[in-house]
Amino acid sequence: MNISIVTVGKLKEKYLKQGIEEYSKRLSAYAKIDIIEIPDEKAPETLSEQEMLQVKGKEGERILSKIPDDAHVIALAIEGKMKSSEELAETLDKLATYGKSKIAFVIGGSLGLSKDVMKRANDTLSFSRMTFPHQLMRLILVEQVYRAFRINRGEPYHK
Ligand SMILES: C[S@@+](CC[C@H](N)C(=O)[O-])C[C@H]1O[C@@H](n2cnc3c(N)ncnc32)[C@H](O)[C@@H]1O
Repeated sequence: MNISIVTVGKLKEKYLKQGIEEYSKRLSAYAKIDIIEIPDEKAPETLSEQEMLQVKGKEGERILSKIPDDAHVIALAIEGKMKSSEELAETLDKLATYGKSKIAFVIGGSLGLSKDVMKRANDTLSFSRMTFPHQLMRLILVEQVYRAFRINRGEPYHK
């Protein structure tokens, strides 16, 4: 399975980089993992509603340009579907059974994801109703995808 994580902005924090590298390495035993960073749209601190839509729209176009037509897209969104780790594992297992070999998880920038990205998404995933920084979200996601593969293989994973 090819897992890609399309994400907005460059990861700067060393502690997050190290964590993501570690889980990506572990995950690579089960799937091909690709983290695609797209540049965030530079914007002032305060923005009008219209400007916010424009920023999200531009970032959205960049995100969509990185997603192949045959990819199954899962958009990370606070208001998305909440799943247990076992349910995420089941989702990935079912996709593999249906021959879906390209899965693209999408993480938005500080303003979130555009309407067009949400429209392209085949599914959504929420990690709770809390807002996480998008860079931390990357680490949490890689760990949960790794956990999902371990669950599907019936391999031990401390709970
Ligand atoms: C800082 S958040 C954006 C917050 C923005 N106000 C919104 O409502 O989307 C950046 C990105 O991280 C991801 N994210 C943050 N918290 C999340 C959560 N609890 N569940 C799923 N994704 C989350 C989403 O992809 C979001 O677009």
